[in-house]
Amino acid sequence: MRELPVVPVAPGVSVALFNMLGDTEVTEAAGRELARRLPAEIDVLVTPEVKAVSLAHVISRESGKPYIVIRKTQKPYMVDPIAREVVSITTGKPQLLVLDGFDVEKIRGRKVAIVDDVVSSGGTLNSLRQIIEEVGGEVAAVVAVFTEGQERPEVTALGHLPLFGPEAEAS
Ligand SMILES: Nc1ncnc2[nH]cnc12
Repeated sequence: MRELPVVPVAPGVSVALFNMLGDTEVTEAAGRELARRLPAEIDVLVTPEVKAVSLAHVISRESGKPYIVIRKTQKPYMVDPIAREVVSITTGKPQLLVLDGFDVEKIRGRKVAIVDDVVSSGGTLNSLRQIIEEVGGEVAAVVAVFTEGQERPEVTALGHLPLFGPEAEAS
C-alpha cells in the first residue's frame, strides 16, 4: 500500500504524485505484472528517462526483451541523435526527448512496447511514438503503471489516477 501525496503541478491542476524511484518493492511488483501482460510479439522496450527506467529494467529481466532509454538531454557522445520537444504535465516546461542514433538499428523494423510510469496528457507518449516511427519501429504496445485523467484504452495499465482541480491545491 502506498499513499500518494496530492501536489499542484500547474495552475488549477494537482496530481496524486507517483514516484517509483527508489521504491524497490513497487518497481519489482509492477514490473513483474506488466511483463506478464506484455504481448509475446514485442521485440524491444523503449522508456523515457528517468522515473520509468528501473521499471523497464524489471520488465526486461522478466521478459528477456532488451530495453532502450530515451534521454532528456543530448549527450556529446551520441551519434546522429533524433530529438523531439515535449511539454510534460509535471514540469510544465518544454523538455527534450533524445534517441541516440546508436540505438536506431535496435528499433528499425521491430515491434516496440513503450514503457512509462504514468501516462497522463499523452505528450510524452506522442513524442516517443513520433521518434520510434521516424526510425522505422512499430509501436505495438504501451505499458504503464497508471493512466491518469482521461481513459486510455490503448494503454495496458495496472490502475488509473484522477486529475484534481483547483480545490485540491489549497490542502
Ligand atoms: N501522478 C503522477 N505522478 C508522477 N508522474 C506523473 N506524470 C504525470 N502524472 C504523474
